[in-house]
Amino acid sequence: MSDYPISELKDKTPLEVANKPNIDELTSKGRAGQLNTVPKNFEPGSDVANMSIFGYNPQKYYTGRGPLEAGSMGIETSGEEVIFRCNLITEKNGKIDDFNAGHITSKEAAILIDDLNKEFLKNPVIDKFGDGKFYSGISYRHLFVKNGSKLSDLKTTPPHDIVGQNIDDFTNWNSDEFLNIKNIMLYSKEVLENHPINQERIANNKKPANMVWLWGQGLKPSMPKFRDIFGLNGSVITGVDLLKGIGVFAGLNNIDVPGATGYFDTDYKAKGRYASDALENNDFLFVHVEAPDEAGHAGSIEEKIKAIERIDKHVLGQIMNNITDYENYKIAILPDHATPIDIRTHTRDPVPLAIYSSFEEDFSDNVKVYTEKSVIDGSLGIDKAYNLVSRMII
Ligand SMILES: O=C(O)[C@@H](CO)OP(=O)(O)O
Repeated sequence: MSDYPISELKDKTPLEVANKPNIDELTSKGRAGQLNTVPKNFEPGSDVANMSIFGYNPQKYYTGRGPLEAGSMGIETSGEEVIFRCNLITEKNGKIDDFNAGHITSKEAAILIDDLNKEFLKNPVIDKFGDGKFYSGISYRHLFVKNGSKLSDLKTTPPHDIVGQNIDDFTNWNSDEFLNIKNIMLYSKEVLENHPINQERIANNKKPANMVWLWGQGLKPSMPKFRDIFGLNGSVITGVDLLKGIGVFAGLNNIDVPGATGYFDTDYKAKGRYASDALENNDFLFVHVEAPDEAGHAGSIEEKIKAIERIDKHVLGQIMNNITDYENYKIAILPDHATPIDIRTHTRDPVPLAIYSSFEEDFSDNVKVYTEKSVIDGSLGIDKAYNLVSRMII
């Protein structure tokens, strides 16, 4: 939800404009600061940033985004199999026109992914090494698994970073094994371009999912359990496989919330209700809402402000109403990374952080509202994001 000043908002950020009384109340009673969630040697992304926030040093445990999502989807892989994140994208004139194929539905996507597998089995020459397999996920987010640990070294690019740019510029690979990945991506276009699902989408003025884009690959990670590090049990509430996957590898429980979509239309009230209930039997709860990030990628000021206000009212508001029964608790509020409206992709800017503690006297500092600027004067000085959880449980 953090952003840069926007001219349409008279040089204010969405956080400065949104009505968010609950977030501001916790900030004013708590402490604030900035947090660097992405170490310098990593690209800014939700994978690395969230892993850090969960208390895991990405330098030690991060192997790629695909493997984390595979954890959520229950895909078992051997030590040699490389897991790619596979986007269904819209390709136009050799460029990425849309990184999410018009937010294609999971139902349509499942048919396309299934047909890709059938075509690949029929034509093993396409995958020169003959062992790749697609797995369908949610909306445009899917996976592709293939043997060959060297594939982890391939330099791939997140498609949301290169919308409008030439595909060839980002698939300029040299070895046979790497070029095979490019062939798979290009061949997917032949399978998908005239697919009935896409013909129907075009007829309904929707973007076709006419190609796959492979990125974020790596081998299955090995992570210690959250309970073994912090001595707490816990759960995760999220609409996206990436966060569920981190939960799986951390040995946390994933709570499925009906209506949680990972998009603007997510059921905020249901998330708030399930979160409040979950506090009864969890020491630790991680509640994630994807919508402000999606608003950033879509360049929508209105959706970002709406998402912040809905998180405040329906998620945090419900939690705050129901949490008063507990004697001791702490709440941290933060985005995993910024996705500024102007640039429509992630940045490595430090994110605003507020922590409220119900039981520490004189806990508050001088920060009264939660914005990118105001927290700079706060007293929290957490040097590494993976120390946030330990900071909260002391
Ligand atoms: O899943 C993804 O492809 C990206 C873009 O939507 O998600 P995030 O911005 O959370 O990294």
